[in-house]
Amino acid sequence: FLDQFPANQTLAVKIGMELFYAAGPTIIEAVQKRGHTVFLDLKLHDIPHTVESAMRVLGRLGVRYTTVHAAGGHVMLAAAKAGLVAGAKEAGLPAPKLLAITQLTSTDQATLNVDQQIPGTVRDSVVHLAQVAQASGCDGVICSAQEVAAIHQAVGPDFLGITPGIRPAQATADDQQRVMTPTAAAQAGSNGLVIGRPITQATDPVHAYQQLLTEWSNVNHD
Ligand SMILES: O=C(O)c1cc(=O)[nH]c(=O)n1[C@@H]1O[C@H](COP(=O)(O)O)[C@@H](O)[C@H]1O
Repeated sequence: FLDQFPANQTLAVKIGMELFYAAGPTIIEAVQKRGHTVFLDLKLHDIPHTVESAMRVLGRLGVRYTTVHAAGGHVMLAAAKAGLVAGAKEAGLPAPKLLAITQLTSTDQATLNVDQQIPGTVRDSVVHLAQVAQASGCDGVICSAQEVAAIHQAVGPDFLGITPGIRPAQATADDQQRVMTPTAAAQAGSNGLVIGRPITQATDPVHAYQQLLTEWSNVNHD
């Protein structure tokens, strides 16, 4: 599937839990050998010591980005960063960027207030978690494009806001709740889009990828 797409050092191929659990760490090297940059999305969330040890392993893999749940809190996030930096140093590599998931883009207001028993709006929770992530040494957050402008306002423009939940205008939202079109997400100030099914389940995935890339490129990112 991947061989249909041009290798690109700016855009990353995201390896998530499904592929990593099925294929193991060797898949990372295989993708890198084809010339792609890797975004390793394993969404770590555990006690600080476990997360630090696991991140140390991930830090040695030469990936560009990796993920952790911001809800783990300050001590866990700082431990994640320390582990990642230590692992990268051992391997003589640059440390991967650590992105903290705020509220998943599949989370809606009811999930937050009823299931998680967190009062307030999703947006306030997301902005708060972005502040925690920044204070803990993360390089950015994963959030919906609906919140990225508020995040940049709260924590400054250099903190990355990477946004999944991207759906072209006519597409179905699937299990995503907080969605935006690629153009609207770019205009809102997203630093990068995470796009899965609109490409992987398209009739012509390469055409879908190129259309999305054109939408992204047509927006001024200054
Ligand atoms: O960490 C992520 O990448 C992530 C965070 C989040 O809040 N929402 C979210 O959808 N994702 C990931 O982004 C991808 C979105 O896929 P599609 O909904 O198919 O475009 C999936 O691989 C999710 O695991």
